[in-house]
Amino acid sequence: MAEDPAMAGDPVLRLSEAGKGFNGVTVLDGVSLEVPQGQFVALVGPSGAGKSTLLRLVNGMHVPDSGTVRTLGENPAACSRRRLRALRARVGFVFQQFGLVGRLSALENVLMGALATLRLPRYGVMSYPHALRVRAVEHLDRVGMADRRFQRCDTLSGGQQQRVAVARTLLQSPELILADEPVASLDPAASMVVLETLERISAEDGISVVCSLHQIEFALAVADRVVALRGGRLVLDEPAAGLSAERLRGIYGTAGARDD
Ligand SMILES: Nc1ncnc2c1ncn2[C@@H]1O[C@H](COP(=O)(O)OP(=O)(O)OP(=O)(O)O)[C@@H](O)[C@H]1O
Repeated sequence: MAEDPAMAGDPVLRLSEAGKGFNGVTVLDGVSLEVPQGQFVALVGPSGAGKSTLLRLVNGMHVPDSGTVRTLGENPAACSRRRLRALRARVGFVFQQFGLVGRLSALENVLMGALATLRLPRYGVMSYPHALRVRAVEHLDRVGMADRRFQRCDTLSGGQQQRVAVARTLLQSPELILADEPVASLDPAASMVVLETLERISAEDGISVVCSLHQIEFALAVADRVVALRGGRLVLDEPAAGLSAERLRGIYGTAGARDD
């Protein structure tokens, strides 16, 4: 049975000296991080700093070489496949490229977020239970997309597609949302709409969000806390309030994945 992080008094997420390398090259180097329930964490740092790798350790897509990762009270690296599936159902993942099926409507894409909990494959909106359809429309409403629910996703703008992807994630009732550069392909206005949507959901529902971002200004505008990686090491971990853009820019310095 899954441990309840609230009952155990655990943070939603805890990395202790987590390390990961590929082909003999260290990508994450002894990273320790705790995220409490309901916090919006922006993960920043130069390209190659290890942000995606950290997010993948959290949902068990990668296994750490050293240290430990605990996600919602579970150790993903030690989970059986069944238990890992159950853990991933509690963790929403929002990708840069949305991951929607373009020829299907916004509503059907959101409904697909519940496929893991349904026994049989589904074809068409009406094949999903009524209560689920109602919830899917409610989530589309929360992200401002209810009026577009019957529109094919490949005819929506990038920002609209990402909001549909957030609604799909919400249908999972996630306790933690991991977002890997969710606005990398969007213009500034659309980016802010997506990030403010995530921020509002985090605040209203008490869902922790860990969101990798390249835009420092966005990180400061929406996050409770900013965590910066450089060369696989955690080099800054502070509340967003009071943190200056100049200081954060200093993390980027001369571009490069590692200091050494
Ligand atoms: N599966 C893998 N096999 C080999 N190398 C990998 C693998 N995944 C990541 N890496 C390497 O690890 C380093 C960190 O990659 P990662 O994607 O975590 O960085 P990032 O901070 O998310 O970068 P970006 O901001 O460009 O997305 C990079 O040098 C990358 O090439």
